[in-house]
Parts: sequence; structure tokens; C-alpha cells
Amino acid sequence: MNLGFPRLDPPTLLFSVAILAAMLGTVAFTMARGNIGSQSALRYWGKSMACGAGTFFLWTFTGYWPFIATFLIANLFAISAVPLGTIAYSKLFQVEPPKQVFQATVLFGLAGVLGTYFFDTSRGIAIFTMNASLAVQLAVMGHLVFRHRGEHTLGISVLATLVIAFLALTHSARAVTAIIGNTSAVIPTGNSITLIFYYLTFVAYISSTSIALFAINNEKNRRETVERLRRDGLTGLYTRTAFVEMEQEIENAGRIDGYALMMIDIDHFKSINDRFGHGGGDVVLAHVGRLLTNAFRLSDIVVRYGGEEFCVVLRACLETDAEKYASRLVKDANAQTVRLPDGKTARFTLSVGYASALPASSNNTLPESLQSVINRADAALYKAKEAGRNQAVSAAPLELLVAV
Ligand SMILES: Nc1nc2c(ncn2[C@@H]2O[C@H](COP(=O)(O)OP(=O)(O)OP(=O)(O)O)[C@@H](O)[C@H]2O)c(=O)[nH]1
Repeated sequence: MNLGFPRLDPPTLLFSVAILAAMLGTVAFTMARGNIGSQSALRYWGKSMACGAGTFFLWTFTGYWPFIATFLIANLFAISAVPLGTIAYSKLFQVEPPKQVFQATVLFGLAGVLGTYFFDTSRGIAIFTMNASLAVQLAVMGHLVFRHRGEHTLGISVLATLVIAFLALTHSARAVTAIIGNTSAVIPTGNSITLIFYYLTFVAYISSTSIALFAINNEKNRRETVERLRRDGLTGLYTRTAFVEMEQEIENAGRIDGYALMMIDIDHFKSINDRFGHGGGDVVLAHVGRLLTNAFRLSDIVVRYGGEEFCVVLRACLETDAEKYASRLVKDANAQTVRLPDGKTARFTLSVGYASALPASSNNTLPESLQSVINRADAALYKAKEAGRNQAVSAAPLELLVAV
């Protein structure tokens, strides 16, 4: 049995890497069709892989095809691949890509190549500008992937970062050797162990970065789907089921910072439905959903609790602030007019019952359950309705309820 290492020859490897990059690019373009949210990111990734495939494919024909293709165009593809890939990651992470860095590196990299092609300047300059630019581009990409490594995609993100960093170091080393005198032209199809090593690193690069991008995209889709299922279709607010799932988290956070809770109900909503039809009522409900979303902080939890009843948890909110916010909400609702699709305008008022849950550090001995706070706010809402609606009423404190 021969246990020797199989012979890997650079031309076959080059061709195989080109096919692998083309395949991964095709997968990205195909996935882009079904991923509305990440369409642009996946398309950029497809373009990046296409550039990679183009570079390696053209290098395969070094010596057979014209120099303009195997040198000039191949290097143009090579210097564009990493920026396109980094833009793909930026789109996925919803951050601004460092466009100026890419413009500068593309121009710098190509300057040496154009010099060699048109003015016959030293190959060493082209080797330096291309490799130095690629090293910078890869460093930027690696930094981005590492900075946004998610909890669920940690392993593949770290692996991709390590491979990107290694490739960046490889290009830096080549740039340095070009400065200190090794300006000999590299023939991509030449038989050298260094080339084989470089191409294998490239296999690791395109595989790990593609898998990382696809995995991050999957995770993003999963999170968005879960989030969508937790939202009410009409108002976009959390559903009651989602609210119940947050119970433990609200109670735990409340023990440290306390919170206020409001139960909010649209007054005489049945008559709004009677006057404007169920569709008109739906438009008013959606309007109230937006009003509540805009009225509170992003960290607060706004829930469609029932048909025309809403619940808001105001994190770390003092009793006096809760009173202020509840009164302001009632006042704001009074000032609203809702334009309906048939041109009519509807108005509405709100009744609010609010209660405060104190943090564990205050005097109360046993922390109050979320359900108990809801019950107190609900009782206050009932009082607001009884007192004539269109007003906010504070709930009886917990101690008083216990004493009764
Ligand atoms: N358009 C629409 N109406 C809904 C929806 N869910 C519940 N409703 C209606 O909301 C109305 C609630 O009526 P009630 O509970 O009697 O209360 P109200 O008329 O608001 O009176 P008060 O709460 O006492 O001020 C009912 O007519 C329900 O049919 C919905 O998703 N869309």
C-alpha cells in the first residue's frame, strides 16, 4: 500500500478552485432569489465568487491565452473579489462598508499591474501593489466578520476569520518579499510547493467564508421568522402569546430596576366598527398600534393584548413617570384623527389603567408576579371606564390590595 501524499499539480488545482468558486457563486445567486431580505448581500457574494472564479480560470490558461487576459483581466478580477465579498458581509450585518478603503486599494493594486502592462515597469512593483492591497482588503474583511461573530454562528465565523487572517498574512509576506528583492514573476501554473499551498489556502478561504455567509444568513432568517411569529399581523405589536413567553424575563429585570405596566383600551370601539365597518375599525387599530410604538422607548414592550386592548411594559419606570406617560397618551389619542381608505375620518379615545412594580431592593418583601401587576392595572382600567372613559387611572398599590 502506498501511503505517500497524492501529487497535486497547480494547473489542476487552479481549475478546481475556479469551479468551486463558480459553484459557490451560483449557490449564492440561487439563494438570493428566495431571500428577499438578504437578496443584495447574496448577490454581492455571488459577484465576489464570480471574480474569484474568473481569476483562477484565467490563470489556468497562463501561457496559452493572451497576456491581457491572464495578467491584466485576471488581476482586475482578483482585486475586486474581496471588496465585493466584504460588501456582501456588510449588507448582511447592516453596516456601512468601508468604500474608500476599497477604492484606494483597488486603485493602488491596479496601478502596479497597469504599469507593468503598459509601461513595462518592474514586475516587483505589481507584485507589491497587488499583494499589499489584497492584504489590507482581507484584514478589513476579517475584522468585519470577527466583530459580528454571532452566538449561533461563532464556530464558522471564527474559522473564517482565521483563514482570512492567514491569507492576509500570506499576501503581506509576498508584498514584503517583493520589496526586499524577490521580484521574479510568478507563473500561476508553475510547479511549486508554495503555489500548491497558496491554492489550498484559497480553497479554505472560499469554502469557509461562503459557509459562514450562508450560515449567518440562515440564522438571520431564523431570527426574523421567529420575530414575525411573535408579532400581530394587523398592528405589528407583540402578540399575547409572545408576551407570556417574556414573563420570566420581565419579572427578573423588574426585580432589579422595577417597571410600570399600562393596560390600554380603545373606548366604544364597537361603535367605531358599527360606524366605519370592520375594515375601518382595523385601520383605527393599526393607527393605535403605531401611536403606542412611537410613544414609548424601543426597550419597552408594547403588546396587542386582546381585540382592542393593549398592554405596555415600561422598563425601569418610576411611578411618577408612569402617571405622566399615561396622561400624555390619553391626551395624544384625543388629538388624533385617522384617515380611512374611503376618505372619512375617525376619532377615538383611550382609557388607561397603570400600575408600578417596585424593584426587590425597595421595602416589599416578596417580588410581585407579572400577573398580579396586570390584574392591578386591569382593575384600574375598569375604574377608568366606569369613571367615564378617556382618562388614566392609577392602580391601588400592592400593599393596599393585600390589606383589603
Ligand atoms: N375591526 C376590528 N374589531 C375588533 C377586532 N377585535 C375585536 N374587535 C371588536 O372590538 C369590539 C370591542 O367591544 P367591547 O368589548 O364591547 O368594548 P367597546 O365597544 O370598546 O366599549 P368599552 O371598551 O366599554 O369602551 C367588539 O365589537 C369586537 O368585535 C379586530 O381585530 N378588528
